[in-house]
Amino acid sequence: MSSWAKQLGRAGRNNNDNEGGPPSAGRPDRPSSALRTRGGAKGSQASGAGREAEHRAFLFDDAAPSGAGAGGGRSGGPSGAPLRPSSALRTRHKTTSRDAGGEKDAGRVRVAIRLRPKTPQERAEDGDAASVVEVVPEMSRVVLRKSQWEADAYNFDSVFAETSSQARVYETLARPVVEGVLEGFNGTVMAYGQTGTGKTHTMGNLGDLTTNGKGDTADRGVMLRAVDDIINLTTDDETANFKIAVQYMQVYMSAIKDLLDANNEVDVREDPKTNEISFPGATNAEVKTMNDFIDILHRGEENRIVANQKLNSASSRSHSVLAITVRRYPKEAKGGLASATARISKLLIVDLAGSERVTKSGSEGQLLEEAKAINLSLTVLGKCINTLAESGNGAHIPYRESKLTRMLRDSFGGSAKTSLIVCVGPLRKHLSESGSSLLFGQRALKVENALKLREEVDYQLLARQLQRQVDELAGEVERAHKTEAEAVARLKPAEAAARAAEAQLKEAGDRTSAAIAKLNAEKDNEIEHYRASAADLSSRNTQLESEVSMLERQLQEQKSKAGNIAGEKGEMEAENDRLRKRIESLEASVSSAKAEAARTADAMKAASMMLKEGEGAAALQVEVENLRSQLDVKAKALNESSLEVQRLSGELSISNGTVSKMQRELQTLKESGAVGSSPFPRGGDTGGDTGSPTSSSTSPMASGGGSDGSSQTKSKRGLFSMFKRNKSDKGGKGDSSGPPSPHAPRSPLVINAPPKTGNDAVTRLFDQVGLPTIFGLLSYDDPDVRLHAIKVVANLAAEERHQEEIVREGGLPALYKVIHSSTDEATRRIAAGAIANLAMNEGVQERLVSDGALKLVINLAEMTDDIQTKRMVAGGIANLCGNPAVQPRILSEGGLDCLMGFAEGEEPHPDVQSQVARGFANFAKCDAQSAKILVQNGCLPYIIAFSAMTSLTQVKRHADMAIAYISMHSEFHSEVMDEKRKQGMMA
Ligand SMILES: Nc1ncnc2c1ncn2[C@@H]1O[C@H](COP(=O)(O)OP(=O)(O)OP(=O)(O)O)[C@@H](O)[C@H]1O
Repeated sequence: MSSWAKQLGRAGRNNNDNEGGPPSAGRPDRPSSALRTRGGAKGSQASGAGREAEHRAFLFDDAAPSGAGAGGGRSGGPSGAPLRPSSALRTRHKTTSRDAGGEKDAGRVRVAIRLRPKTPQERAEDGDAASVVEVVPEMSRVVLRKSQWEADAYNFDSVFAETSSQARVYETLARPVVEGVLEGFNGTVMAYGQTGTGKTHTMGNLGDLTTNGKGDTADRGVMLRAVDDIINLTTDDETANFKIAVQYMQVYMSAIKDLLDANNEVDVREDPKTNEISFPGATNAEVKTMNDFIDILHRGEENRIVANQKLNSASSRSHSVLAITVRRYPKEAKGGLASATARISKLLIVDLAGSERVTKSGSEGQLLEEAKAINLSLTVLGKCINTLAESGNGAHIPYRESKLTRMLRDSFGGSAKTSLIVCVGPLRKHLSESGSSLLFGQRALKVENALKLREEVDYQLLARQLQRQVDELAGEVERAHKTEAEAVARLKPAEAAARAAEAQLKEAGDRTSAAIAKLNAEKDNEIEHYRASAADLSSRNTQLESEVSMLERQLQEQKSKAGNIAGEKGEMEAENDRLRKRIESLEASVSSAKAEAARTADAMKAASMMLKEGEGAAALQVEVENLRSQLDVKAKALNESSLEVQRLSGELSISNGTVSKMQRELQTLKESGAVGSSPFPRGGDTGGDTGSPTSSSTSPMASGGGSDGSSQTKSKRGLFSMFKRNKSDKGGKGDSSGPPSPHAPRSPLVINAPPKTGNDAVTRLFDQVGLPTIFGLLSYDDPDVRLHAIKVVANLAAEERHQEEIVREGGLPALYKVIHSSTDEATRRIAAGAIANLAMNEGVQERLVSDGALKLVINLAEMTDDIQTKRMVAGGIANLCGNPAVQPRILSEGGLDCLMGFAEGEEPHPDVQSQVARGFANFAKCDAQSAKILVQNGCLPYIIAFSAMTSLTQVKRHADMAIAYISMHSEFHSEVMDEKRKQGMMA
């Protein structure tokens, strides 16, 4: 229990001593009925009158009924009970919303009746007349003695006798409301009653304010006591802070006036959410001490309009309303700050203006208007109370019909805890008004309020607190900033140094990064370069290894070859020496034989001359025979020696060539390193070996044969003599210019063909001296010897049996040499005839072509104008034309062109034309391809032209044969015919 609650308890107990007895502990009885009278009917009537009065009692104006009427009977015992300090006193600090005191009807309006004592004047006027209002405080009962026989009894919450003290009234009726206000409930203490019945005395009596307000306080009314309690109790409260403010107003002539400032216009406003009633415009004066409040009351009283009228010189002509707002801020530990959530409650202490019957009071003018306004507002109040009593809070309550009821909206039917003091006078003349007041009180008893704690956030306080917090925090921040600034100032040099170091570090880092990047790039480039080089070197290495391997192999081979060549070279050089010596020996023999042959020839010459002169023919004949046999023997030996020399020369030439080649190869190997210091050959040229035996032997036209012509010339002199003699034997008809028979195709071209016996002589010569010797004479210095020798060869070539042997024994190179070296036409003609004779033999035709004989004679034909030479050439070509194996060479080497050239010469000779025609015929007879070659190469016009030469039988015959062969192939018919037509041979 708090200190102020204890004080209240003590105060309550002390004040009880002043009363007639302890208040009833039970709930006040409801004034359910009027006191019973002595007669039952009477009682019943009284009861009915009481109910009627109950319904009409609020009306104090002139139109209102005058009480419950006379009659009476004494009321029964008191049934009401005084209001007692509720349990709210002891649980005041509970914050939960609840009904005040936890009582079932805690919200009901408490109603007490106070009977005013008679004033001295009334006592003088009325004497000892009994009061019409009898009170039974112990029973909370009031008896209105209407007459000697009739009385109405009413129970109330409290009933105060005329002797009841101000303190008793306050403690019983007002204090519970004050307690509720301190708990957070709104509260109203209101005095109601006829004018002059002691409302102001009850509510606003200031008591003895002498000695600075500290005089006798017994007469103090509710206002001072309530404020005094509030100040004292809140001051002592350690659990909360309080703020007390006071508004002091009056409702005068339907207007609310600020008693603390007469200039203010005050309004009534109801919060639509909380239904809280406030009075905007009214001065809100803070109260901390009683003096503050007394000053306020004085100020208010000065402004209160008091009309001195005859009913009551001190009558209030307005309703005064004192609004005391109490804000309670619980002390909370949080941050040492009081909570900004305040529990706000408002205590209204209302001193109503008294109703009056204007007819009684005699008011007129302003007073009458005031009385009407007062009565009207009280009537509205009565209507509101009546409606609330009858219909409850849900019904429409006409609060808005007057300013007074608007101000009291929360007091009746609202959330306030309300106590109503109904003041009544004792005089009979006021019986009606007293009855009405009692009935008003009865109605008010039925009004139920819904008590409600009210809390609100004091935003101003909250703002101030927060501002204080902000200021404190700002101060802290400022101090922190200051501290930080000081620290920053202290750190500034270090920071600058750190920034500089950081910049340097960054710069160094950048340089390092750049250097690293550069090195990396260079490294990458180098790696790439090395990789490429490595790959290149690897490839080169592989290639070199391969080359080295190959060169090693070649070196090995060259070394082996060099060894072989060196050995062979040695052998060959030894063989060369041997051959040289042998050749020298043989050359000596040949020289000797030639000398002997020359001598023999001379002897034969002499013998011939002698024979010619007819001297001893027989003897000479013998001599000749002897010499001939000797000559044959020697010639044979010579021939053998010559052959041997030729063979050995050939071998020597071959050997020399081989040695040269070996020397070159050896030199090459030496230079290349295969032998000696260089291991590699400088080049692989092994060609251009002009000393090769093949080249020297296969090219009779280019080769000199290596033989020494001069030595041969010497050794052939003896043969020439014999040949001359043979020629003489033939009657000097050895002229080769005689044409051969043009009518013998494929027949040998007999050059100066000797008679049978002569040919036999040639054969015998052949048999005795052999072809090599005869061939040797072909290169003899003496033209005649050469001429005779070529004739011998040509005639031998005319015989098939000699032809292959001539070729085999080296006749072709000898003949080529003759054609090349000789300027004598006859010799070249006969040599061409010899080749033409050899060309008859199919066995040697390919050899002739491959050796170049064909080309040789074609060249010869181009160089000569001699008809017979041409005839020999044409004959030879004609012989070759019959061989299909050589026809392509004939074509490619100009053989056909040569024939056609002969055919169209300026003065074609029949012998030549005959050979040409024969060549075409031989060519055409082979096959279709041969015929085709002729046609395609333009030979057909010549053939057709030859065919037209009817005077030259041989020519025509060969041409016709050629046409026949060509015509055998149908594809050339038309061309033959066309050509014939072209040449006029056909129509
Ligand atoms: N209980 C009382 N004890 C002694 N004197 C009293 C008592 N009640 C009232 N009086 C006296 O009665 C007179 C009238 O009282 P009061 O002015 O309080 O009446 P009222 O109801 O306020 O009148 P009005 O409504 O006209 O203002 C005063 O002189 C007052 O001192």
